[in-house]
Amino acid sequence: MSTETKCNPDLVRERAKCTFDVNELINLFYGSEKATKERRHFEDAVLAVKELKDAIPEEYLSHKERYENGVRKATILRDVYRDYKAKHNRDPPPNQITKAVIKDISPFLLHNGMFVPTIAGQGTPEQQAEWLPKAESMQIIGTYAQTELGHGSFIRGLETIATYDPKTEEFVLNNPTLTSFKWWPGGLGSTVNHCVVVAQLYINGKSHGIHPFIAQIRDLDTHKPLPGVKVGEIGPKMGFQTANNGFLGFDNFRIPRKNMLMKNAQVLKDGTFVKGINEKLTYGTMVMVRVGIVGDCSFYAALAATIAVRYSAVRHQSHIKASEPEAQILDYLTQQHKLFIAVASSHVYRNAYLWMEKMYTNVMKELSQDKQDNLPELHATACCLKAVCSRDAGSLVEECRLACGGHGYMASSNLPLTYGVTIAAVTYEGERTVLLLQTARYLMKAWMAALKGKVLSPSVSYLLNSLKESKKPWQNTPEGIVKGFQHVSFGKVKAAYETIQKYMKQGKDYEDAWNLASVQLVKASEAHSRAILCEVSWEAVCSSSASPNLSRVLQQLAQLYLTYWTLETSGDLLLYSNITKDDLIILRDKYEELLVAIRPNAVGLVDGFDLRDEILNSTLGSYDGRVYERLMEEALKSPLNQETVNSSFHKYLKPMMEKAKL
Ligand SMILES: CCCCCCCC/C=C\CCCCCCCCC/C=C/C(=O)SCCNC(=O)CCNC(=O)[C@H](O)C(C)(C)COP(=O)(O)OP(=O)(O)OC[C@H]1O[C@@H](n2cnc3c(N)ncnc32)[C@H](O)[C@@H]1OP(=O)(O)O
Ligand SMILES: Cc1cc2nc3c(=O)[nH]c(=O)nc-3n(C[C@H](O)[C@H](O)[C@H](O)COP(=O)(O)OP(=O)(O)OC[C@H]3O[C@@H](n4cnc5c(N)ncnc54)[C@H](O)[C@@H]3O)c2cc1C
Repeated sequence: MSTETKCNPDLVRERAKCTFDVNELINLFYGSEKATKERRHFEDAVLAVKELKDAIPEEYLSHKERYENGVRKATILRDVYRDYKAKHNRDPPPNQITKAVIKDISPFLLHNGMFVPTIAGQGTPEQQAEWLPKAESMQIIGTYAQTELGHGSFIRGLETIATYDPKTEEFVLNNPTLTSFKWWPGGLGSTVNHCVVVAQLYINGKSHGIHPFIAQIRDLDTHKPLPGVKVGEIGPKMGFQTANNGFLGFDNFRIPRKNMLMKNAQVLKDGTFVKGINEKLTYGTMVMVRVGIVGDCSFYAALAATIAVRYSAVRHQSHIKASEPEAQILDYLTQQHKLFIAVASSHVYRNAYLWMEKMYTNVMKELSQDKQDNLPELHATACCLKAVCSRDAGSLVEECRLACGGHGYMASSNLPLTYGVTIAAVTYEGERTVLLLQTARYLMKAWMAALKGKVLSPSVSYLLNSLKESKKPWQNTPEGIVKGFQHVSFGKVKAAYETIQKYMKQGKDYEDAWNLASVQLVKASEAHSRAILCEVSWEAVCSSSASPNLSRVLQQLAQLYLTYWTLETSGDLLLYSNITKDDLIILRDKYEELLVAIRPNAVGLVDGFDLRDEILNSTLGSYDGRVYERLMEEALKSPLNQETVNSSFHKYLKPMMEKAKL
């Protein structure tokens, strides 16, 4: 029997309506037919491992059990990765199968995501040769320990100290205050035995700024903390329950000189400090991860959209016309308004990620040739896109959850957990406002350069164009809308700059003027991000190799994104572009037409994300649409349903009722 015949009939009908080839979309989204095949093949291999299946839903486990189960599965998953690599002589293809296995966040996330990359990016060839083979083969397990109780955003203010002792050629690590304790690093709680510790370097009483050091913190055999190390777990959070975030403090803990990662700056045996060409290169891993987070946002938006769109096709409630049967809730335009923007945004973030990945790769290549000219642009762009995409993705996931009504509130929908994980990215790897202010620094510099008529980097060159060109009449085309967002960014950058100047003319120094203008600066960065997201995604769609049928739908999605944000930010456009009220009315109508045009393809579009049921892990979103059956099946797994009468009846309820009779 085919999967289709077992499916909910609404979903079967939806799939029959689709106007494009879903497999073509899948291949386009993931790069090629070969990439799809390899990814699916790897996912099959992982899912074939029986031990990776959970007996009962994670939510019924205690905090400790959940962690232990997470570690158990992470180690099995690690074996599957290793075997794949041994068999195919290459890493497994990019995939999201960890979601199907760990469900929440792997206790190895920081090992793979930041510990290994920091050694690779910040270590000398000798250090890489020493640490990478051990780390990559999991002989050692590590994390990235930067944030402290007292400081996360302002990393120059970190208080962990590494004092060089030339007599023994060692660094002495100390956490002199409570606020200097490392706090947050994933896996630190009970999993890792090593970490990259970011600490203030002191030589002969002189501070030389923050640098990364490798410290072994637990014994490799017993896993006990080494003498001089105080380490533990920080407790339950809004999400990330299995990430095993921890705290760490050192008391005169010695590590050899070679444990300072010295690709950028060095400490020689005699204690001579050799400065790197750019001290900000020490922040390199964060830049890489910020790029990766834009890709993660695409995944989380796709996951939530798949669940909510499929559910909305299956769910019937109320009538659009009294004479007709109860409508699929997906037929309500308000529902389409809530959901289709999540589908469209996933594509936008994916294209933005691919664009950023190229920029990142180019800059890394240039840095390897000692060319740093494009590093500021990379940093500024990664900061603002990470900030805007993560916040938007969080809101989209929450909107999808709300769009599922009461059932969206069930843990088994997987939407609450997905929200907790998605929204964390607004804070980690650089808090949103703080990162937007980093981009604003860059925009202010670009603006000053534009005023002097200098050539600007590609991502901000529109500032110069907007300055040179007089504003042209608004055009209600995608290209016209992209230009409009550039005008908004231009206007906000100019206004923020002029506000700083105004305060300075009033006698304020630059820093105070900056702070007084900072709400505007953040908004300028947001507008700059929106202009990039619109331009990059529209260009990607126009240059795609898709067939006419698919291309039409992808263009509709991209136009939906542009139109949605035009309407959402119409006040800004009225202020800073030549858009008129009449243009906005036309766009409002166009937006509604787009929703109606996308509607028949809604299920096909989310099928095109190719997220299998095990990854969705949702009663509401599975391919076959057996929503109500799954809700009941999951409810029956509750431990409270494994007994007819719970002991609390005899202990508390009955005595209470008896007392009430007296
Ligand atoms: C082919 C590969 C392509 C890439 C593909 C990527 C694949 C990705 C793989 C995986 C992705 C997913 C991985 C999963 C891991 C998830 C981890 C989740 C767990 C979370 C971990 C963490 O949170 S770790 C801790 C993160 N912490 C932060 O982010 C702290 C934020 N704060 C800062 O970064 C800095 O303090 C701040 C930048 C805010 C300020 O620094 P400061 O030294 O005070 O600098 P400032 O005076 O403000 O500016 C001076 C000057 O320097 C410039 N600058 C700052 N930072 C950088 C930088 N990183 N690079 C370059 N330049 C920088 C700044 O702009 C200033 O310039 P000027 O204005 O003076 O010119
Ligand atoms: C789930 C999760 C996982 C994490 N994993 C790790 C990890 O593995 N390793 C690690 O080292 N860290 C980790 N972190 C820590 C994370 O990187 C920091 O929490 C993050 O960088 C924000 O720093 P903060 O907590 O100091 O926020 P704060 O800076 O204290 O932010 C609080 C408020 O102050 C505002 N603010 C701060 N500075 C400024 C400023 N200059 N201008 C304007 N406003 C400002 C912010 O906008 C925010 O509103 C993790 C955090 C989370 C939530």
